[in-house]
Amino acid sequence: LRMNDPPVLIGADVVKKALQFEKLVPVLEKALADVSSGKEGGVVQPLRTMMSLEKYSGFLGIMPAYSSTDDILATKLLTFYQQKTSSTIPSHQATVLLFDPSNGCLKAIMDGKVITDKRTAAVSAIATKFLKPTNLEVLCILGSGAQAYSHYEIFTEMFPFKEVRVWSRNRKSAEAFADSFPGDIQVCSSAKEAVVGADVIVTVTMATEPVLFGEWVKPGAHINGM
Ligand SMILES: NC(=O)C1=CN([C@@H]2O[C@H](COP(=O)(O)OP(=O)(O)OC[C@H]3O[C@@H](n4cnc5c(N)ncnc54)[C@H](O)[C@@H]3O)[C@@H](O)[C@H]2O)C=CC1
Ligand SMILES: O=C([O-])C1=[NH+]CCC1
Repeated sequence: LRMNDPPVLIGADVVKKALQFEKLVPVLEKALADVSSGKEGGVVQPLRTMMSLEKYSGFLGIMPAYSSTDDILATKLLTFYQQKTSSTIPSHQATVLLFDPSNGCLKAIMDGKVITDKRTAAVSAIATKFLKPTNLEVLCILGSGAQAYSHYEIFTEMFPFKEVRVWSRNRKSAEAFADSFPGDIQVCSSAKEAVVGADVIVTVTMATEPVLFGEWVKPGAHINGM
């Protein structure tokens, strides 16, 4: 791209093809290590701004970051709504803007929904890998929305679970989730039934009240709380 070229638009299908988990995990591991290494890691990432749209129970999030080692300047813009606004519009939508850090020119406008789904799940999987739960036999997913799908995909790709359980407040949605994958997924009637005995628990709901209680959790289990 030349300096004055308009930014390229990169849609969800292209992002999806580029973001295979086996490529994403090592890149994210490095990015997380860079963030954690302070000045040496070369990452500038101010706390995200989360703006509330009270009238609609919605939020606009602005998440800028710069990596001097990768020389990448970008920001994610995210909107999400507590109540789903329609059956076809996802509760969370996002766009990533990529800039030329040397002159501020906007280079690309990318779909950020796929990035959000895959990045979030990949970070949970990386945390699980490094925090080493005692066992990795039973995976429990609470919720059956977008993050449930991406977490299932990467967790079953990276770890040798023998059993996967899902619970959702909407049973039909949990059943549709279970039916959408070739592997066996047990649809549970309560969160407790899904959690008791699980080695890895993933909470991916929009609940504002607790859905997971400590007394259900097996000692040594690992919880990824979204
Ligand atoms: N920390 C991070 O970087 C990210 C966090 N998230 C969070 O992960 C969670 C899941 O996100 P998505 O799967 O994209 O949302 P989604 O809208 O696709 O799915 C939400 C799920 O939560 C369930 N749910 C909604 N209200 C509930 C309630 N009151 N009690 C129990 N279940 C309820 C729905 O039935 C559905 O299964 C959200 O809280 C979201 O904000 C999402 C993306 C990134
Ligand atoms: O970082 C993110 O994408 C989100 N944080 C809260 C909701 C989505």
